[in-house]
Amino acid sequence: MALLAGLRVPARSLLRAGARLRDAALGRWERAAGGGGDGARSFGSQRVLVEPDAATGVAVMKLWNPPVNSLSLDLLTELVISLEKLENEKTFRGIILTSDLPGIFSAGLDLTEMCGRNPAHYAEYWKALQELWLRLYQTHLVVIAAINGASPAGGCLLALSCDYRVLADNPKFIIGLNETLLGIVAPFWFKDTMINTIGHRATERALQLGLLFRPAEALQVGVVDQVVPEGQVQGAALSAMTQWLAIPDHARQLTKSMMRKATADRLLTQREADIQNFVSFLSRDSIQKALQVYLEKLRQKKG
Ligand SMILES: CCC/C=C/C(=O)SCCNC(=O)CCNC(=O)[C@H](O)C(C)(C)COP(=O)([O-])OP(=O)([O-])OC[C@H]1O[C@@H](n2cnc3c(N)ncnc32)[C@H](O)[C@@H]1OP(=O)([O-])[O-]
Repeated sequence: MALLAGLRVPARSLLRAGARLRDAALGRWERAAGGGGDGARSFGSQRVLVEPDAATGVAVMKLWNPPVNSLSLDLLTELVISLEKLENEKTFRGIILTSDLPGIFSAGLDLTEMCGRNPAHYAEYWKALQELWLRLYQTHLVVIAAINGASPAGGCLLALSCDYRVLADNPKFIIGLNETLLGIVAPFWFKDTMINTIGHRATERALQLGLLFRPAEALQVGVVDQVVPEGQVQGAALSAMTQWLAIPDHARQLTKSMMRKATADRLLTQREADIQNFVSFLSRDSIQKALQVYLEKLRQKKG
């Protein structure tokens, strides 16, 4: 065990996180130095890098929250801000959502935001997650997920909230709503988002069993729309984007709204109750214990 800032951290974890951070940071800095496509300048925050291409009207949005792109409160907030900024720029019509961390799209909700905190923190955290989902799910922009890594639980929700999903073909890149495996329950709007993508029966099976699909199965069940070799994900997402952007914006946007509004409204009309539900659920001793055991297992996992 190594001692870091007063915390006991397994040396293996430090090495693994360090290597991933170094590789990711190198790639990030190299790309940032190159600037965005077509000479447009990259912008963004600490955890969200946006590479806009004014010529095509497409921006690539990259998540960077080492070690696993967990959806921390900060990442959620920065994602909403970046999304809002692109929505307000008339030049942009589409976003490719991807990860800047090798092998991980997003590990889902940040378990450290959900363990050992107080009810006010849980409420703030849940509100931020609702905010991101409401915005991403209903944005008038085309959003295509270029899923270049594992994408469990909240990571899967992010992808399902996009308009189209391309997944890299690697058996480690699992995707699904696996909440039941943690002893917790996917909220109704996670469930609705999945039903709207793969239908009721497939969702029921996936949710009850906490299924994490490998690429071929994810494609078969419809959780993703396309599986491509690793390294071709962003290119494939950009090709798909061409098809989506060929449709007149007003017609596509009204259609998107027609398909998604009822689902989003369901949360909007009971947002406060949903927050209270989450807070009281999370505050139970049994749930806190289950999450702590799960987090500890992740920390002890052999790399
Ligand atoms: C009602 C609520 C609904 C809930 C929805 C959710 O999304 S619930 C969320 C459901 N999400 C899941 O069930 C996914 C759980 N995660 C995984 O399955 C794997 O981490 C992986 C497949 C994403 C990456 O595998 P890999 O071998 O590349 O990486 P690794 O496993 O070695 O982890 C590296 C470090 O990251 C840490 N850490 C990991 N995840 C989280 C997290 N969510 N948060 C915080 N921390 C997390 C891990 O502890 C370790 O820390 P250490 O030891 O360095 O201090």
